Amino acid sequence: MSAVEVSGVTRRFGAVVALDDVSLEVGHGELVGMLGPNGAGKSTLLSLVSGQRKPDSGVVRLDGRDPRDARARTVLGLTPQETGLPATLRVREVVDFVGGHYPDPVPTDELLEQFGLADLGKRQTGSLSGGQKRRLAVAMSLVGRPSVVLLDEPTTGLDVSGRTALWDAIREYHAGGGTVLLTSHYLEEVQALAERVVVIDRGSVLADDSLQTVLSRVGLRRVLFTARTGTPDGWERQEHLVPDSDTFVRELVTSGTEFRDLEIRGASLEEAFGQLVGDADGAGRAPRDTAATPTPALPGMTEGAAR
Ligand SMILES: Nc1ncnc2c1ncn2[C@@H]1O[C@H](COP(=O)(O)OP(=O)(O)OP(=O)(O)O)[C@@H](O)[C@H]1O
Repeated sequence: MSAVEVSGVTRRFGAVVALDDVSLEVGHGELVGMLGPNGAGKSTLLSLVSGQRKPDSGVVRLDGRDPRDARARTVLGLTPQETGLPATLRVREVVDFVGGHYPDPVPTDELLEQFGLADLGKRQTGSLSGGQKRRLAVAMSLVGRPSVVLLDEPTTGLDVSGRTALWDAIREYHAGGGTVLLTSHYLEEVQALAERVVVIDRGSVLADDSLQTVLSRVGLRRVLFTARTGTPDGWERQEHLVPDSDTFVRELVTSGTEFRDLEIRGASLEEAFGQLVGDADGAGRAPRDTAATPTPALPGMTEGAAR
C-alpha cells in the first residue's frame, strides 16, 4: 500500500480544470518534489491528499484510506502555503496546542530547538518575522510524528540560513523513515532534497521520475569554454546549452575558434524544468539561457549565448 495514491483524478473550479486526470503514487519513505509554474495545480493536489477537497472524479488515498475520513488523517502532517497563526498566542502555546491533539507528540522544547525557535518560545506569534512564522508552520506539521508530510512551498520567504536549517529538519524527518511530498518554486530546493521529481503544468503531470532521469530526459548539455575575442583582455568565458555536445565541440574546433578550458556538464534542474514546461506549450521553447552575448557563428546550439 502506498503512502499517497492519486488515481485518475480530475478537479475543476468552474471552467478551470485545475487537475486533469492526474495519477501519482508516493511510496512510504519517499521524498518527492513537485514542481510547476503558478497555477499548475500543485496546491489543489495537496488539498485533495489532505482531504480538504474532494476530486470531481478519480480516487485519492492516504495510507490506503480516504483522506476525507478524519481517522485517515492522523498519519498526516501539513504545512499549507499560508498558515494563520493566532497572533496573541505564544509560540510555545501554539506548539503545545497542536501537539495536544496527538498521542505521542514531539516534546515542544525539542521541536523548537530543531527549528531554531528555542529563543522565541515566549514570543507572541503576531510579533514573529515572516521567516520565523514559516519555520513555526513547518515545525507544527511534524509535532504529531506523522508518517506522511505535505509541505506546500515550505521555505518561501526564508533567508539562506533559514532555508538550510529547514532543509536539515526535512532531511532528518525523512531519514527517520518519514514520507514527504513537497512543492517548491526553488529548483535548487528540489534538487537538494528530492529523490524523485514530479513536474506538473496546467493540471497534468509532464514528468515523474528520479531526479537524474528527469535531468537526463531533457538531453541538454552545458558547454563552457574560454574563447579568444576582440575584447580588451582578449579572452571571454562562454557558456552554451546544446542538445548535442559532441557535434558542438567538433564544429567549434573546425570553425577555427581559439579556445581553452573546455568543460561539458549536464543541464541543471532549472533548465530541465524550463524545457519540459516549454515543450508542453507546443512552442518547443529552448530553456532560459544565462548568457548575455549571442554567438551566432557557433554551431549546434538550441539557443546560443555566451558570457
Ligand atoms: N478555490 C478556487 N477557486 C477557483 N479557482 C481555483 C481555486 N483554487 C485553485 N484554483 C485555480 O486552479 C488552478 C490551479 O491552482 P493551484 O493553486 O492548485 O496551483 P499551484 O500550482 O499551487 O500554483 P502556485 O504555484 O501559484 O501556488 C489555477 O488556475 C487556480 O486559479
